Amino acid sequence: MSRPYVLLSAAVSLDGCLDDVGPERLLLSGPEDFDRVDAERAASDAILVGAGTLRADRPRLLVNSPERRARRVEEGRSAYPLKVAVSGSGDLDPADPFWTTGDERLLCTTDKGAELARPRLGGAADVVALGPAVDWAALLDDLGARGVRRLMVEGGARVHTQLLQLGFADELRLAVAPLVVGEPDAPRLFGPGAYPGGPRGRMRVLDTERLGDVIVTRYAPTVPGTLGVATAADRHWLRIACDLAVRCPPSETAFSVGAVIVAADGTELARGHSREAGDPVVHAEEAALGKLAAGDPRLAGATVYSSLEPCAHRASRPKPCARLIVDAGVRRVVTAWREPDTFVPGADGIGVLADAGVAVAEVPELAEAAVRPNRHLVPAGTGQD
Ligand SMILES: Nc1nc(O)c(N)c(N[C@@H]2O[C@H](COP(=O)(O)O)[C@@H](O)[C@H]2O)n1
Repeated sequence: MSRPYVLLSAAVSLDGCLDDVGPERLLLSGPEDFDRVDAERAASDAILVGAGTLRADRPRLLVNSPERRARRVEEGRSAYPLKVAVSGSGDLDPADPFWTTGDERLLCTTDKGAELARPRLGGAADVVALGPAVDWAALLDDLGARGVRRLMVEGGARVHTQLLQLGFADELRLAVAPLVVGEPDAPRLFGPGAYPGGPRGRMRVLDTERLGDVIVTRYAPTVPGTLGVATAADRHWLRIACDLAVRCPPSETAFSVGAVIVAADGTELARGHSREAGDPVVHAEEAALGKLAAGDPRLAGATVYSSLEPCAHRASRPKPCARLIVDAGVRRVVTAWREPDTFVPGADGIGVLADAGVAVAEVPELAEAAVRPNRHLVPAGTGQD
């Protein structure tokens, strides 16, 4: 079961404000950008909003275009995406239009919040109790289990801040309006705290477009996670490694593997794939590491992404990839697929890495992509849930 792709969507002023302090909501977008937001809602399986935004703005979070709704229905989906509210207290007004419009609604809250909200909301929403506090990992798992593949998050600041800080955001779509709010108490998009990579961690710009007088930019977080927990940025890099595996010259006697090495600030340092550049035995991780100078100081903070677990035993070279990684000073590896017994029974590259103190994060939801170029080498069904 995989978590949804998480898209944070927001509009801000030039000074990063989501609104001003006045009683009326400050309209930052123009008609073209509101239409883009409508299209993004229609393309999503669920739209999520925090309780603070529900109380302040009373949004309906609907797909406004009848054509887009009709298209969703033609595709076998509900006319409106699932609406998800997140609240710690469960203190919500059932008369808010959020609870009385659209198709299905869900409240994700704490155990205490659920006690309060269930009788209040009645049949207006399914209520999910996430424990003593709002546990975002559990929330995303729950949505994944409900079949939500694409989640659009429409605020507010607290929700955006938490999802970005925790490394759960796959993408940020930001509309910047040409105005300056200038009020010290106006709500800002991101609050203080620790973000992946700290102040020097840069995101990647995916694209940018002008809609009326608003500039919309799509960003992807690329700073690797930490320790053995995989973040959205980790999945981004691992997907690239899985795509690289498809480029390997085919083989009946070796796996096709892709690898990418990424520095702590999200900069790609090197990539490689099995049997690249005419070397019939080179491994993906070995090829990528070979492109960097031994002792490169960036390796100590880097993460190696490998579609297959780094090998633990080799016949073709003196050192297996797990050892090359340890010797290079790398402290973190992210991989999609544990090595099957095809060539080396019981190979345990993850164990070699762990014994050397290297943190390993596994992303089984990408195992199928890692297996794809190796289908002919493994039993049917390998890598499929
Ligand atoms: N991690 C990894 N990357 C590659 O590019 C690979 N081809 C493999 N294969 C595994 O490595 C071991 C044998 O290597 P040699 O054939 O001796 O080069 C064995 O465990 C293979 O499954 N692994």
